[in-house]
Amino acid sequence: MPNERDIREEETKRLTEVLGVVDRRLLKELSVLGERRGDVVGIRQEFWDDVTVNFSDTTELGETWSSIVQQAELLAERERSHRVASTAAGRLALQHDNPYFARIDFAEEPNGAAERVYIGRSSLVGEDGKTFYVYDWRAPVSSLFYDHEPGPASYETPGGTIDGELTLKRQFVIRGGVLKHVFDTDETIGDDILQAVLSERSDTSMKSIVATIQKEQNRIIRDEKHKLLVVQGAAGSGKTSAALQRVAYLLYRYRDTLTPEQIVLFSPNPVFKGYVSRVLPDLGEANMRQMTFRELIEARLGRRYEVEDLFSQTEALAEGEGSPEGEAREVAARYKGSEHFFATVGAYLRRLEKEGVRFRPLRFRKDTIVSVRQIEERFYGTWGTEGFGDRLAKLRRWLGERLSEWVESQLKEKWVEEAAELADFEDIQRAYVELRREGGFGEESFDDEDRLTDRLRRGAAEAAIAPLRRAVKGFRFMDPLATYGELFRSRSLFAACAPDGKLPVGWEWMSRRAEETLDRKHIDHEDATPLLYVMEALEGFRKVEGEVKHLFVDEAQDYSPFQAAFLRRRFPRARLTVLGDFNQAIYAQAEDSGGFGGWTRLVPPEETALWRLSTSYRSTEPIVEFSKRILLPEDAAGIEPFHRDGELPLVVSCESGAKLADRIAEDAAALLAEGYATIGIIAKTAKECGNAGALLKERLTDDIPLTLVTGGSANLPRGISVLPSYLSKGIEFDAVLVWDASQRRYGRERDRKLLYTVCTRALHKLHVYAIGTPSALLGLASPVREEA
Ligand SMILES: Nc1ncnc2c1ncn2[C@@H]1O[C@H](COP(=O)(O)OP(=O)(O)OP(=O)(O)O)[C@@H](O)[C@H]1O
Repeated sequence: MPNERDIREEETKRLTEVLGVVDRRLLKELSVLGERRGDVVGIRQEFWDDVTVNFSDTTELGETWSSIVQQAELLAERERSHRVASTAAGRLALQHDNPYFARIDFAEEPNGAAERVYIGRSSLVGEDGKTFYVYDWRAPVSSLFYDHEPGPASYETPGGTIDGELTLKRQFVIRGGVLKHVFDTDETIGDDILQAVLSERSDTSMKSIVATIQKEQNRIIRDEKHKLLVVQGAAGSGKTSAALQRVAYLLYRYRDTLTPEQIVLFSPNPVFKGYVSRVLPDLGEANMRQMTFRELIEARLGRRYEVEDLFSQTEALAEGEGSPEGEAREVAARYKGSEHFFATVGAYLRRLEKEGVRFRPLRFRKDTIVSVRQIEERFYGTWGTEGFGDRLAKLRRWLGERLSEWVESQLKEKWVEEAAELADFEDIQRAYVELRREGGFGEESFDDEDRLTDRLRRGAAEAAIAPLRRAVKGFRFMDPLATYGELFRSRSLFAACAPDGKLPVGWEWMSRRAEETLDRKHIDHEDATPLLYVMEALEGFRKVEGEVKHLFVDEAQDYSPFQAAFLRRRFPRARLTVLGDFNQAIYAQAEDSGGFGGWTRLVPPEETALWRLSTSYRSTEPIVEFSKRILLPEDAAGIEPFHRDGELPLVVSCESGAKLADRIAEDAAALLAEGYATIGIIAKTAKECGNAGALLKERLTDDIPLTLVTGGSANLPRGISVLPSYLSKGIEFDAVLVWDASQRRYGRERDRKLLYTVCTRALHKLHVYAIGTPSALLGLASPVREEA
């Protein structure tokens, strides 16, 4: 057995050799980069010098055109190779800092020679194309490192399983090209190194976990068999981390056929989006597309309607609690997120093929150019048997023709005459040039003036109806909102569409509410997805979404079954990776989905994999134990802390709001001074945050960074952040201070999961403050240990 010194010596030598290779390569890439940059700048500067421009006749014009195209192609090619060289140089720079983090020795034959495999974020191959200095962590052989301890081991390759023996497993910590630690391990992934990684102070963005991926996470990252992957994982068990590593893995595995734009990650909120956006670039990959469900809604509905967001809905439901109106709204919100409602809307959409789309007339001032009756006669009468999409295309064309006819009919009208007289010089000049091109104003033409007038009038009439043309192009001759609202106007229609033929509980209230809201173009959050579904079905789902190959949904427990089914429809060809934690289901819309039912019913069971992650890595053991006790015992069972020591969470009862603010300000400042980089002060609602922020500002000195994080903020700053509970989803802080977890604020059963979510954001320290009596949900967890 070599001793520690020998190992260090051997590995230092090897590291020097590898860094030499990296440096030589880096130098080469940098010089290519310089050259390409020079080329690109040169071509851009001289673009027009090298193009022969001659517009005098058509042959010359053709030549001019092809010389421009040639120059542009040359520029594009150089820009492309500049990009390639720049990506390669970036990757090599990362490799120079930290070329690998592990080594395994693996013998395929019993007692045969073992091959040394060094594993890093990306591979490094010698000039000969055969010497593998470093294997990418995503290569099949690298799996051995994550899945096995020394002894008999095997790994999967596209060609089949390879068996053998793992004779050595070694881990390195290399920073700035210097070997800091090296040690051999006989565990799957040594607890020591994981301990060290987890004990580090957090940063404002998420880190890659590539060197310490756990076996059960590795399974999720590399799963290629299933169409749907559902991961139920405890808070802090690495769901998001595994998801991002999986994106990187897929980009590597399918590098010839999969691009980052074909992968979409649904994030819970903009803060989270910013928080995870560094992980892939740190791995040397381009980012996937990220969006929030809200953005999807806003993109289609936002311009036409005023749409309530999930957070406002959550606050409204919290405010309305206990009142009959509030309770009724809650029932409606849940129902409109259900599979029953999805099926009802689906049946309604099929019905719309035969009747019921609410059309809008084309009107100009007081004139009806095309009436609803005329549209209906065409759509459901003359073309009634054709496909919906074909009919729509026809209808669009037909409406365009009606507009043209109408323009024709108006040319002699007074208003057109007047409008034409107002034509400015440019309009007249344009009309004149057009006429000339058509042979007017020549020797043989005699009615030029009339034709010019005619053209100006036509121009004026067209300008007046331009909004109508745009409306036709944008399908605005249909009214999706009124079409959707019809479901709540007619009992018989609803019942006819419902899968069980019944009206849901609370339908009357929903009907009244629809009148109050939809008619004012105000869309409650619970109506937004159904309305979008109706709209997209009417206008056609966006084509590009069919090209998305992988859809990731994080915090999936917060999606209603309706939303899950809708996403499936919208991304029909995508494989799904769905990650969530039913213990953190904090929104009314999804409460009834009983875990992941909304998702698992989308794909046949044989194509679905359900994985569980039960070890919680984020928080210290005392914090995990404390948070677990907030949950009901049956929900807490199965959550395992990773053994990492820390202080017991603190529960502080304060006699007034002012005292609470005093105490939190004092503690937050002290924690900052101790070196905790990110401190989250989490209040229940945004309103409360505003108040908390103001109170804290008064109490903290100006040099202490304090940020109020709102729905729109995209970045999590260092220092102290004040944020509402629902925006803390998915992210973490070195220390979490819970703002007023009193019985008054978190007194109901349904606050349990919210409180759990908030407490599990803490990595190292957790303080819970309350004005008066702390929530009984906490009381279960711990008696009050301090008073202030
Ligand atoms: N294998 C690992 N190695 C190192 N750190 C890990 C590992 N797995 C998870 N972590 C760390 O644990 C923390 C929680 O991970 P992550 O945010 O991915 O969990 P999550 O399951 O998505 O949590 P939540 O549901 O609470 O949002 C992060 O700081 C992450 O870096």
